[in-house]
Amino acid sequence: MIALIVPWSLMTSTHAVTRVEPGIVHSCTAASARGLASVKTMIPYTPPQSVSALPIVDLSLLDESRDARLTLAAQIRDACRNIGFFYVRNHGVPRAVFDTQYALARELFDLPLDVKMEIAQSRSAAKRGYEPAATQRLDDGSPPDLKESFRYGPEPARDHPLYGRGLPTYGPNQWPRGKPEMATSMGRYADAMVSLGLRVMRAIALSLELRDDFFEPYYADPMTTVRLLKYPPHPDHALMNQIGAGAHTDWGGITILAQDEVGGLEVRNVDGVWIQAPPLPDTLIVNIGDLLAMWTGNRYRSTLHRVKTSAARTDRYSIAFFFDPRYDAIIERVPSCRGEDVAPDACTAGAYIAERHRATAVEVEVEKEKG
Ligand SMILES: O=C(O)CCC(=O)C(=O)O
Ligand SMILES: [Fe+2]
Repeated sequence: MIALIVPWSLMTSTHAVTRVEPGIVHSCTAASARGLASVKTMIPYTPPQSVSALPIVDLSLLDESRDARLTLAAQIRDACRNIGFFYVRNHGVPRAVFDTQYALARELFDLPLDVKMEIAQSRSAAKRGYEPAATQRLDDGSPPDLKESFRYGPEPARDHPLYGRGLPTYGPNQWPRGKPEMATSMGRYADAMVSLGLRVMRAIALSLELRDDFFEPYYADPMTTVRLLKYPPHPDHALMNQIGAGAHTDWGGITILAQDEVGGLEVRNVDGVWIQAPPLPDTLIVNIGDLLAMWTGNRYRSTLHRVKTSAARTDRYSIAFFFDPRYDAIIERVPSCRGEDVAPDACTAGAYIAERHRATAVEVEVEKEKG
């Protein structure tokens, strides 16, 4: 029998988009990822459909009967195959945890720019710290994103073999001066997200007909990032196709997103139509990243999404949690996704993530142009 390999970009879009998507990577050594990252095609902004068609799952089913767990697994399987995004309710994280985190985000972003620049992410090999507006370009053919952000996460012990080697996430956080309590308070949010992330990965393992602890070895000392995001109202001076966050896929395992009431997140569905992913009370959004798509031979979708800046005079805040496997984890197809049709992919998680950081950083490009 002749094996047919259909490029993922063709399967996910009816549009004639020439862009090569990060999720198509088969062997993601840094070199091959770099090759893909050099393809620059603007994804022009077209308004979304107003209806949200994203599925909602109830995570508390994970703790119930075998039938309930199978129901949850089937719902997640459908969501991941069809759109790669779903809402989660009954996630178990108290509302107060989010209220505190949003208050801290406001406090941090309200600091004077020079104080925030003292902890610039560009100073951090571990990719921790403050990232001013227009220093990341998530859609590589469009102008830089209008958002500003702050990244932090759990710090591994200093004698950890990956610590301090210039790898993303395995190094110290950077906290603003004069805010000694921030590290502790924000640490609670990260802890809550790690616990939730492990639960979601258990549900995803079940959805792939794997033991529920299948991913746990990959998530020992993972690459874990909380990213606070602030989006300004859409500015009059915005460039053509410049929005809050340009169209992109996420890079890693899963993303767990909390967003305030403003809205603006949009997701491209399997037909190439953009749909809104508005905030729904007491839910979080989970989406699949490129590495989980690779784990499944692209049966699970790492889907393009973007954030439109608001036409109202309101800032938007969101909190993304990127839950990615450990740096040196080799990402090969999981047993249930090893068909005869396509050769198994192999990829090192860290090389891929490091490459995406490099490819989307505007500063690096500017330095290169100079030098
Ligand atoms: O702010 C949001 O709603 C999404 C952020 C996002 O997609 C990202 O940081 O990767
Ligand atoms: Fe994203």
